[in-house]
Amino acid sequence: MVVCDLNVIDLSEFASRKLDIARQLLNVGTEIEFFYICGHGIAQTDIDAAFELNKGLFALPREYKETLANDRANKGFILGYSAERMKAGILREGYLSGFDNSRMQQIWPGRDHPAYKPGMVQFMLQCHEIRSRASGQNWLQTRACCNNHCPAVEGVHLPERMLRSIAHTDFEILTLLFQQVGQPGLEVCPGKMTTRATVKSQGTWIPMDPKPGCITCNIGDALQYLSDDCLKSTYHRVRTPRPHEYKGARASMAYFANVRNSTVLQGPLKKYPALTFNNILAMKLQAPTNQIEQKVLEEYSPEDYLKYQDDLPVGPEYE
Ligand SMILES: O=C(O)CCC(=O)C(=O)O
Ligand SMILES: [Fe+2]
Repeated sequence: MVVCDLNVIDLSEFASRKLDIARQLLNVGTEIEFFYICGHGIAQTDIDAAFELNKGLFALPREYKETLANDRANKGFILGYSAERMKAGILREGYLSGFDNSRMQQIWPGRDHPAYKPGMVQFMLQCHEIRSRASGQNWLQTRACCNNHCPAVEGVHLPERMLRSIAHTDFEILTLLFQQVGQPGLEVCPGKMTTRATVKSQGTWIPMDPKPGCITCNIGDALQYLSDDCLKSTYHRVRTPRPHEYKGARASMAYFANVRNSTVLQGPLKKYPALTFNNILAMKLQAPTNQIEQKVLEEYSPEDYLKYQDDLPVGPEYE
């Protein structure tokens, strides 16, 4: 069951409440895994504006959006636009925006949506400001923001167990997930013993509906590694609406905070070897533990994928 408001952490008055907030974060991180933060300092009007920018982007013609894909043409895990998952029968299109670099410059929507680039960069900078508080770390880099759009399914026949987003864990340290009130669907499968096998056979899925004024947070694989499995990277998915539920479009923005690829990670208990994030990712991709990793492998060799990861633009250093 959803744990009422015990899993909402207030980040306000951060400087004077730092220890208290750290304790609460450790508690939710170890016990509940997915949680919400409020008092994060991003105005609702700014969040709404970022959602509006994405609404404008996804409303552009499909042929145009497909030109905003990176050079590996529309595969979905690297920067830019992807509807690949829609083609695969998964009802979602996305645009992965990063900070500016030569590759991003080729795939920002240009004169068809000139407000998009400055607006999204500004929004990511705002996320960048809060992510170090929520993670308790000040060495994280912004890597990317995955802007998701699930079209309306009114009148669409949905086969049973169809998903808008397949079950997966996130690769990075921490995800700040912006959802919109009135657009449910996100579910998590917590539990320290949850694995790719158990998530399929006996996983209990718990709704993580949007909460007004809150950002949904989840721990990524890299933080699980760094915490010797004390903090769990939780499986999550987005389900399609049930017969009597809202069937309109659903939007979300997942802002990923991560370390540099060359940063060496090892937990205090040294349960795992000291490895760079890149090496950890390579290992995971060689022995995929979830469906997204599996899909990466269907389209890239691990070396290929990591080469592109290396080229992801990083945000400003946070002092
Ligand atoms: O759309 C959602 O609520 C979840 C998105 C997500 O899990 C992701 O982009 O990694
Ligand atoms: Fe995710």
